[in-house]
Amino acid sequence: MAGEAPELSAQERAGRPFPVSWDQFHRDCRALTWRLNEVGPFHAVIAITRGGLVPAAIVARELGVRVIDTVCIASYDHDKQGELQVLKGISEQAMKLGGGTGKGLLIVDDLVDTGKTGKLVREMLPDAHFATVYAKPKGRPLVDTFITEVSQDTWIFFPWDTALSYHPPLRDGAA
Ligand SMILES: O=P(O)(O)OC[C@H]1O[C@H](OP(=O)(O)OP(=O)(O)O)[C@H](O)[C@@H]1O
Ligand SMILES: O=c1[nH]c(=O)c2nc[nH]c2[nH]1
Ligand SMILES: [Mg+2]
Repeated sequence: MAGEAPELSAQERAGRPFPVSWDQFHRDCRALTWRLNEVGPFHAVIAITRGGLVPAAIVARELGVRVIDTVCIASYDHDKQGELQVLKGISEQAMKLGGGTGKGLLIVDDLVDTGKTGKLVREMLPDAHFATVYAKPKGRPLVDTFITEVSQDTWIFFPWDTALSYHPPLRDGAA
């Protein structure tokens, strides 16, 4: 409608870009594992796909956990959050390992933002331990262990979503 402000995407609302390299991400995952090592042992890792697959692989490798399951949830179409869709639930086998409530299971995701995704998975596994690499303030209360907090108006750019490209010099107006 005329005069109405266009709807802003989450990324547009989040003014600050926070680009993360593969190196940095690997280091942050290792730091996360140091903390999780004090909390475990865990029977299995549950990765929230797709973003949780990368930290889950690194964390499981460091903790020596070989049982990895997925819960497949889609909510963001690039940077616009829509309805949460559970595309695949937690397997019966992983549920059994967690005694039906998630005890001794480790849920891993790349980040919590609004916390909607994390809340849904916590409801499936109320006794599991929930770990993310990054956390924004709204989602932070849902997470048991994380490494770096960024402000709510930050957009994290993960290495699997980005590519190296030309950046203009500062004197030409680059931020
Ligand atoms: O705390 P929230 O506001 O719910 O946002 C966090 C979720 O959003 C991203 O997933 P996304 O839905 O983009 O799917 P993807 O992991 O497949 O990229 C991210 O990987 C988290 O799972
Ligand atoms: O790549 C991403 N960066 C973010 O900051 C974010 N928040 C929700 N979903 C996200 N995806
Ligand atoms: Mg995700």
